Amino acid sequence: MNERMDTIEIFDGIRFPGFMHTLESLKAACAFQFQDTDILLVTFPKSGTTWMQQVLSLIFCKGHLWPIHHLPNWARMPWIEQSSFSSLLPKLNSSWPRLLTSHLSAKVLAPALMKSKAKVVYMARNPKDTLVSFYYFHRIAGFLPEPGSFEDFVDEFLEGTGFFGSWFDHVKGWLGLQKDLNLLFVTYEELHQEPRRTIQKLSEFLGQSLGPEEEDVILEHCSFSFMSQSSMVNYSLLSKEIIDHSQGKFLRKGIVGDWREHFTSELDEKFNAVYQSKIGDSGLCLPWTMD
Ligand SMILES: Nc1ncnc2c1ncn2[C@@H]1O[C@H](COP(=O)(O)OS(=O)(=O)O)[C@@H](OP(=O)(O)O)[C@H]1O
Repeated sequence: MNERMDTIEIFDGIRFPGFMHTLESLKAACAFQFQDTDILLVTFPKSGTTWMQQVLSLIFCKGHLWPIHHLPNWARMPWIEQSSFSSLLPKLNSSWPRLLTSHLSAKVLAPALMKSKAKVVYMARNPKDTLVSFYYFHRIAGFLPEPGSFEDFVDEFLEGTGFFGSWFDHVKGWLGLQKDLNLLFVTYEELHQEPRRTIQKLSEFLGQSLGPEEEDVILEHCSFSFMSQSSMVNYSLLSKEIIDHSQGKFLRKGIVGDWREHFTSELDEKFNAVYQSKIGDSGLCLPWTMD
């Protein structure tokens, strides 16, 4: 077992797994000096981060794999809050803008971000599917303490007491800054349902023009089936080795609506009541139907 596997860092009242974060790395992220040319992908965990990391890096490669095929997603677009960040930052491709990733909340990251004109891609996913994906991830990542029942996990998610804090606060915080930041909001569902249109929207936001053939190659190289076979999309947090995706662990199902296989009607009602109380009156227009 990694010696930090059972440690937890608490930062701004939020729990972070200690094997990837230290208090120093979390504080350093909040003081990070963004450049105007930086591109920051922000997500709540399990919202399609790895998928979007693949799409964004492919846009800059015009769909080609050779500039990135040797680099796992975490080295191509490192998480600014992780302890490995300071060693990865100098290795980023110097002919591109810096492509960065974060799971941090708007509250802690926005002050640093607002000092620059960096572009932010904020990706979110139906919270019920996010929750289900997160539940399984807790098992493969070896987060400790191990999650109890699925019902307990739902309670923790609704209370926002789990790792990375509250999904509701995360989405509300970042989308509340749409006017203050150069931010594009993208959902997992739209990338799933209209991948070409979503890639066009992203490339336009990033100022990268793509031809139809380049779009075709990007579509192929970011598909679930392609990424499932790629050893460079992620690596095991436990063993620090490249994950064998053919075993279907990290890229688990990659579908919209898997929550229906997991939520009882009672759990669903409980979830919808909290969703309504936290999001319903927020004025945010989110694209999911909760039933
Ligand atoms: N290409 C592609 N197409 C569709 N879905 C995809 C793709 N790549 C990753 N995924 C799914 O995204 C889920 C993992 O989310 P994250 O990458 O955000 O996880 S993490 O926060 O970086 O740990 C996880 O969702 P679930 O399958 O529902 O668990 C992955 O399967």
